Amino acid sequence: MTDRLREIFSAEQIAQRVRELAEQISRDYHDKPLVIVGVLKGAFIFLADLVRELSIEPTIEFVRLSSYGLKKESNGEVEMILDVKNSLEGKHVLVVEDIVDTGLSIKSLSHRWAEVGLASLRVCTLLDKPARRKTDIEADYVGFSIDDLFVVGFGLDWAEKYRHLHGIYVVEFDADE
Ligand SMILES: O=P(O)(O)OC[C@H]1O[C@H](OP(=O)(O)OP(=O)(O)O)[C@H](O)[C@@H]1O
Ligand code: HPA
Ligand SMILES: [Mg+2]
Repeated sequence: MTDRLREIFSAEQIAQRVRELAEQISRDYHDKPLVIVGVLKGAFIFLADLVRELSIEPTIEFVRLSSYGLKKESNGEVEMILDVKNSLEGKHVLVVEDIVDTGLSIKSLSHRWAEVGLASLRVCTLLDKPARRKTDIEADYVGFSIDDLFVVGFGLDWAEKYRHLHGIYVVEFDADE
């Protein structure tokens, strides 16, 4: 079966928004060292574009979380598959996500890091889906706010497909999926 994809943000629209976010972040962190922590896998394209637009020099780490697997719904349990190697104690951390949906992934990171003692923690996400939130998490930098729709492309997958697409698309599923 071929999935139907409907574009909601083009590569050009995303690039413009990424430049604006990078400007804002560069301004906010011009006087403090920044550690960017990308959340794999979804954030890999957004992070790569974002860091190349910054006018500051961040260090970059990654964690890998997973809760959606092959499904369209979070299973409610966020698994950490890869942790940062270097301690984040005393660091100004900006988490970079492709999407904040229920907020459970970000919540699990903030819980985990509460004991580490960061200097500060902020969240930058390309997409925000506030209608589905199950936690009190708010992102500090948001590319686009979207309705309650399952989206793919620009790093985001459905069952590991479509991460490579240049734009962002709504997947129009058949009723039985
Ligand atoms: O706010 P939440 O409901 O927690 O959803 C957001 C998270 O879910 C997705 O990751 P996923 O578990 O699909 O892993 P992936 O990035 O490897 O695709 C997405 O990339 C975010 O990290
Ligand atoms: O809409 C989405 N698309 C892909 N992955 C996701 N993870 C949470 N929400 C989404
Ligand atoms: Mg996924």
